[in-house]
Amino acid sequence: MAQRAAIIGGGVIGGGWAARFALMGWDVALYDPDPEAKRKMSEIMAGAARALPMLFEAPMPPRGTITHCATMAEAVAGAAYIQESVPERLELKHKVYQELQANCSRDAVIGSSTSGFTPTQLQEGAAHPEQIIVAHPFNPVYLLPLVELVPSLKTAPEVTEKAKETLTKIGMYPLHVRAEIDAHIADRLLEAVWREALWLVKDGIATTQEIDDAIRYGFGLRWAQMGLFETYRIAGGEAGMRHFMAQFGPALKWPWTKLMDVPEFDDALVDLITEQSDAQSGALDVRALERLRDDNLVAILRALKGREAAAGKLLIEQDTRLRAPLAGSVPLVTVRRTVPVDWADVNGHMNEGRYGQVFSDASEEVMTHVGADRAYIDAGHSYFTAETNIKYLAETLVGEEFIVETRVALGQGKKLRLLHEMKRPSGEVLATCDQFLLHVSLTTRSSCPPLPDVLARVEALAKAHADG
Ligand SMILES: NC(=O)C1=CN([C@@H]2O[C@H](COP(=O)(O)OP(=O)(O)OC[C@H]3O[C@@H](n4cnc5c(N)ncnc54)[C@H](O)[C@@H]3O)[C@@H](O)[C@H]2O)C=CC1
Ligand SMILES: C[N+](C)(C)CC(=O)CC(=O)[O-]
Repeated sequence: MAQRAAIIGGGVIGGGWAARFALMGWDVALYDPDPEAKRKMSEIMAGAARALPMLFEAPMPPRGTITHCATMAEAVAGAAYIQESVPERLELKHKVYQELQANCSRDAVIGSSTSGFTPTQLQEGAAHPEQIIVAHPFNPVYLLPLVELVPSLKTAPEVTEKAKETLTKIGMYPLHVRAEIDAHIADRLLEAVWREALWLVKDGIATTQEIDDAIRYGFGLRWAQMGLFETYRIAGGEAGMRHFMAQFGPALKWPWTKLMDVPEFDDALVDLITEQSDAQSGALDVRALERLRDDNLVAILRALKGREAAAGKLLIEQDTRLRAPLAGSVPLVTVRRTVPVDWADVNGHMNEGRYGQVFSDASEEVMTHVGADRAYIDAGHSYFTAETNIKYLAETLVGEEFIVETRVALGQGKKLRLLHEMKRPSGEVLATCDQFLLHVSLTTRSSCPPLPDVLARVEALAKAHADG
């Protein structure tokens, strides 16, 4: 049975949490008194359901349900994990904890999305402070893995551990913030940049567009893969970090930044920024901007995944968690996944080269299934593809789910012939592949019969598939 999460507050952030939990197989109970909450949630879910599965090579778990509850008590009943995402007002958050702690299980974790309050502030007046922990996510919650996990001295250690475990299982990167401070780690950094950006606009130095360009054409790209300190270490050249600090340390004392001064948020500044932002991005509505952002994030994260770097490494770990051994069905279902955005070509559909990837993945699953797995390959044996014949029967679009069904048409000595059918969930065939493989010795790089166990399984499959 699916585990149950309760989401209190279903706006930008609560909606993102609900989508991530449900897409990772949890049943979600959501409470938000906003009469528009259902519509907003379904729009967030549509975006998330398109984007999140694109990150993975492995099949997603069966999707959990999202139930809109009429009361907070109904939402938290039976929930193992509760995430509060109501507006950033301390007295409101206190009120919410009072009500939900009167109704939730004592074993449930209560995470707060707060951007800036400390866990000690959140726990003030709570009946059970030990259940409460800051779990600060980043927008969009369904794609960005970071969640700052900040316990206080009153938070029970097992709550921190349970939170880490749950958040890791749903594909997030819980960063344990060891000391509680206002705005945790990341928002403290973001606030500094935000403050400087506001001054640059107010002083007429740069427009919102120019500031965004300065970030996305330059240091924004660096930060996604190495962060700040590793980047600056490299900037110190052969002499490294010490040299970097000797060169640029003194600059911190020069008037390069406005430091802690905050510009007055008067009407003039708000109007100036809103006008510039409208000129920059007003042609697209928020859903179109979200889709653009999500597609770019998916492409960046997948590029990092290919390099096993930074957040990409986490996706590989999640793929491992999601991947289940092949069931022995006839035919075998060897691939179950979604077409990611980076597989599209100029025609706006999955590029022909990617079909080769899909069928290659399918044959690797068959190899693993018959025992020609990583250990077998490391011991010097494998299969090489000698021939493929792919037929493209229908267009496959970005964001589409598909499966590959595979039959072993021949399994005789060193010869292996696989017939793959790539299908929509409706059963419509998108492409077929007739693939001929030869068993090889990786020492001689020449063909040879498989080891007896593998051969026996290949022969058994060929027989079952001929009969089935
Ligand atoms: N928007 C952002 O970029 C980020 C926000 N956060 C934090 O997440 C929390 C929520 O922020 P957003 O989602 O941006 O705000 P939001 O305004 O989009 O959503 C808040 C939701 O809470 C609902 N709500 C109000 N009172 C409620 C109550 N008593 N019970 C249940 N629901 C109630 C509202 O109807 C609304 O739908 C805040 O603590 C914020 O600091 C964290 C990370 C990023
Ligand atoms: C602006 N903000 C403080 C609400 C930002 C965050 O809390 C995190 C984010 O997603 O940038």
